[in-house]
Amino acid sequence: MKLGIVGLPNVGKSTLFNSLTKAGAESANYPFCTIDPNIGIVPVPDERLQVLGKLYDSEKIVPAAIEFVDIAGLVKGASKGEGLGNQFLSNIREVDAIVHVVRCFEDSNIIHVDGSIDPLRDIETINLELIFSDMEILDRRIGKVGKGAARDKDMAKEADLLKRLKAHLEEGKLAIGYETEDDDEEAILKGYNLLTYKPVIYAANVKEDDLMDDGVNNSEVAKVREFAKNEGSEVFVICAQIEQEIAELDEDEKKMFLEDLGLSESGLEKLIRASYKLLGLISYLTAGPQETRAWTITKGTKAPGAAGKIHTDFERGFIRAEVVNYENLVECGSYNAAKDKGLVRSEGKEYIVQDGDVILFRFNV
Ligand SMILES: Nc1ncnc2c1ncn2[C@@H]1O[C@H](COP(=O)(O)OP(=O)(O)OP(=O)(O)O)[C@@H](O)[C@H]1O
Ligand SMILES: [Mg+2]
Repeated sequence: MKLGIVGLPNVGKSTLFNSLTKAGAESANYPFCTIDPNIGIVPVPDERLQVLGKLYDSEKIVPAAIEFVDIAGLVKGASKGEGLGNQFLSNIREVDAIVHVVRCFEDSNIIHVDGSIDPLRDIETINLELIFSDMEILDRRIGKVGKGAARDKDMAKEADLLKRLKAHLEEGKLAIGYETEDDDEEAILKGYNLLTYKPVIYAANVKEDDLMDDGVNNSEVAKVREFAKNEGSEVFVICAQIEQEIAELDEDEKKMFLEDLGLSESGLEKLIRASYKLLGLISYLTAGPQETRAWTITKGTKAPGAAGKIHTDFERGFIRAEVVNYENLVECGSYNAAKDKGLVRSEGKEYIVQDGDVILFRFNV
């Protein structure tokens, strides 16, 4: 499961990526400095882990993690091979969701490929390239399915969907906003792996001054918020440059720095958590003297599947899961106290694991 950081050249993608991963990927003030996509593993901030770790006196705390990919800047005409065009588009095709960085900061020293600050124009430029690329896929499919449609009912059905979908994209709309008529159509649409079917978060990259009030006084940010609202996407205000500086600090320094800015947590942390959610991921927790750990599962995963994240034996020999909700456990102060109060449940194979479940698996191999 990974997210791609997408946007025009020189809008702050690598700076954001660096602060996410502290990987020190090259970031510099000239377009196209990122050529190979950089991949970074990023821990997901989760304050529950510290609390549980204390409760269990755990030696180690292991957070959940997601992958981010720093993708090179897209320009107008990318879908026709402009810039480093198609190569970048194929990098985007491999990710599960998109963080779309839009430049909302003025700085005459930092070149904007289109000459001025206009995030809505920039978003449209990127989205159109993604749409063009998707249309090529649809056209190819239309060619294939069209031939069989006269003989084959399924193909006829798909041809009909393709026609409607193409008209939707031609209006400049993203595939993710397309309302399919039934689950079959949804499944077919999913199978195309379209770029514009991937969920998106917008990261409005602002100057340091705009951080304190979350970009409220930045009119460009306001436009991005309005746009995203209509699209049903979320917006996070970040200052990539400051985030990169914060990422170099240790925990205490970081806290002080954020307090000075009047913030309780960095925009980056919010963005990471939202990205995790965007991928449809949740965490269940395990705790003990050795380690307290968050395990990543997709929403809707049943207990044996969740157990399999720890070890395949846990899944194969699954007997039951002893589950207590995180809040209940913390309120009671210990596992045994929670058990005495009847808050530890014994769940079977059909149990759908919830975010924040603290679990002990019983298995036999
Ligand atoms: N919020 C910000 N305020 C001021 N300067 C910024 C901000 N975010 C990024 N920058 C600066 O903008 C320049 C371009 O950043 P970066 O290299 O991250 O862009 P990019 O989107 O990765 O570009 P490319 O597509 O060429 O790889 C850098 O000099 C960076 O320091
Ligand atoms: Mg870059």
